[in-house]
Amino acid sequence: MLLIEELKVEIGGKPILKNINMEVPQGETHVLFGPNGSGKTSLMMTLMGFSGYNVTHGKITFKGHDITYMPINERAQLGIGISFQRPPTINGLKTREIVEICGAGNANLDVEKLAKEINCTDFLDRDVNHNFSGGEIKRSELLQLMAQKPDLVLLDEPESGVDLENIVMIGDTINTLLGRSIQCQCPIETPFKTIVSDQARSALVITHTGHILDYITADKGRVLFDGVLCFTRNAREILKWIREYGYEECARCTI
Ligand SMILES: Nc1ncnc2c1ncn2[C@@H]1O[C@H](COP(=O)(O)OP(=O)(O)OP(=O)(O)O)[C@@H](O)[C@H]1O
Repeated sequence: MLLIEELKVEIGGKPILKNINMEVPQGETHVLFGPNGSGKTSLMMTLMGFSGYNVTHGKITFKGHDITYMPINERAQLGIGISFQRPPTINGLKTREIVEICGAGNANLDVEKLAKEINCTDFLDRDVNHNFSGGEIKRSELLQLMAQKPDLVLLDEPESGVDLENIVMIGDTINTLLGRSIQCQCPIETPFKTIVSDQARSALVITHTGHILDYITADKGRVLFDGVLCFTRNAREILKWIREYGYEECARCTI
């Protein structure tokens, strides 16, 4: 689905991503951990094709297409969607309108019905993100993705600014969007069983705190440290190590 090979990215001449290699297969959810400033958001912005993220080396392939230098709108049309950590306020554009734009290729789009499902009806007719609470911002982002139905979903810190009640809904919505259902089970060491549908979407999820992993499951976790991917393992195992030893020690130990 997504293949990144030897990717090097600079911002304003400063190297930010240093030789990234990774693959996200069809239907898998991968989590990206990393301390502040390690380059997680830059990787997502590069994958989506935002300007200012200059690819100086390497290749990004999505669904067999070389998208390394493809314009952002073509990447969206090809099936990549993104939820930002801090999306901008867009005055003069209603949330309903942006959802309709996101779902332009979706003939069966019913904005009201979708909004009801994730408790977004209250702000459909407000300007995008204008005075939205943290939880409303994240729900609005997910509503846009539900309308777009991308094959690859990029989620930048979906739990940031969200309270404990909203995070349950955010987790449920992400699972619905990705086509994964979660069953709780014992023992505590393996608390979740994941049922992945045939049409499951692929996802790359950035998390700084790891809280979202109490509500969604992942097939793989990776740690990005100072623009370098240090290691790849079970996401919950990585989280345990980070909590115990910290990022620096984890990176030092692996490198
Ligand atoms: N537009 C920009 N101009 C200059 N430097 C930038 C720009 N965007 C990002 N950077 C720098 O790139 C580095 C990586 O930033 P990035 O936001 O990708 O990190 P991050 O891992 O997502 O951090 P956080 O967890 O705090 O969100 C930082 O040093 C940051 O200051």
